[in-house]
Amino acid sequence: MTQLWPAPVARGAVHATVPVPGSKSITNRALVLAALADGPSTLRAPLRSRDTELMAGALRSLGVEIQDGPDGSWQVTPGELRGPAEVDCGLAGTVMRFVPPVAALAVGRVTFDGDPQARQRPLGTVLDALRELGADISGDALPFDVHGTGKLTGGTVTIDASASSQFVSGLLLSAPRFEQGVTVRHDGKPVPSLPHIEMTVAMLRAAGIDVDDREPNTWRVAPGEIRALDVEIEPDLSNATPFLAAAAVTGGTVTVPGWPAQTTQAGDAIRDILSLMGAQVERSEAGLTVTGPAELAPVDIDLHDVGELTPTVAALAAFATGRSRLRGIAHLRGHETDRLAALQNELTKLGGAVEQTEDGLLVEPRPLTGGNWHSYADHRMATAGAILGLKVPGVVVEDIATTAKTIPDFPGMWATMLGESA
Ligand SMILES: O=C(O)C1=C[C@@H](OP(=O)(O)O)[C@@H](O)[C@H](O)C1
Ligand SMILES: C=C(OP(=O)(O)O)C(=O)O
Repeated sequence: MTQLWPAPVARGAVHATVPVPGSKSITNRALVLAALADGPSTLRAPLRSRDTELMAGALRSLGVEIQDGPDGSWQVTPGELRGPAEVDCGLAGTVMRFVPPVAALAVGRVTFDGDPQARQRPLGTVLDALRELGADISGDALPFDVHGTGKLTGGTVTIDASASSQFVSGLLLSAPRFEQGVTVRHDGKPVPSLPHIEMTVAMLRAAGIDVDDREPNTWRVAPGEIRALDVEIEPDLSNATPFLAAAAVTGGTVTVPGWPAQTTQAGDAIRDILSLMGAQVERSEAGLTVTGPAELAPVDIDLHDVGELTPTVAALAAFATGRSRLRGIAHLRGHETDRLAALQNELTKLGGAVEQTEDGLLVEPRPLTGGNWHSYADHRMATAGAILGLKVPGVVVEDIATTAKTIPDFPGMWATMLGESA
């Protein structure tokens, strides 16, 4: 039975310090690079959640050793990549798009599948690109098989990455091990989530790989040895946003410790978004501190680069003093669920007025009432419901457990923030 979670109503302004677990995007990139590196790596403070455990499981099944260190770190020792293996992608975009290129470097058959909703997510572009680069793959979506020979020629490939930046990141991450490296060219509508590609490029360079990204929409990765990693994973800034939103909507103050001064995480954009909405936002040695305003200002904002923040921003917008416009996010229709439809449906059910545009949402604040908030197996839909429930009595989030995709104990963290027991 789906778990029903009555979202707690804030008893007043929320005041809390909320440590947030490691970044999903950095952890899963670090795991892939470590699996392909020239020696054993240490990943400190990695995210341990469904998406990263699935990534670790996928790499283990291909012959990589991943062990728990005494301090919660992951010790990754590369091995000879080989099938037969079965990879469960769950609903993780990073697993379904980053692991097939690794599997193409293995010897033997590797079968991929995932959750029912994962079968709907865009993927064919990555598989076609790998075929062009020399891989033997049967299928165009989950489930599919990669028949590896232990090596891949690589070379130049042109793809349309307008559905997901992960198509590019996946090809780049394994490319140092392709015989010719790779040159990926994008041809199509603008690539979303570009900061995530910048994160990929930065992590490859930090591992000693030569990456040329001077030309827009073209990335070239030279073949080379990936240096073993010893990295401390930053907190997940996108996962921090529901907690910061709690301060914003209740006029309270929330601090997230360890907010990096410089980062490639797209979630850092929440600082500007909350400032635009009238919150006070300050980064210091203590972390990032957000203090909510008396009233939230509406926004007209392009979220193309930071689409994963949309559910949080839509929840904030539902409490603003006027109509907000969220633009540049047509690609969210291919995320964990169709996030534009999901947000429209669920906010409308609570009495909100939300319209879908071709590339986004118009959110008109209305007095909201309680009701069931469906999560669509989407962790960020579930956390958006929690934000709304802070101010709207009677919001019941269905399947709160789906937050475990990227946050191991969201209900516990939320209760602690509110000074309650879970
Ligand atoms: O590479 C990554 O780690 C991610 C890239 C983005 O995907 P899209 O480009 O598909 O939006 C982002 O939304 C996702 O949460 C994580
Ligand atoms: C789009 C997201 O995830 P994924 O990595 O599965 O694409 C997300 O976390 O918002």
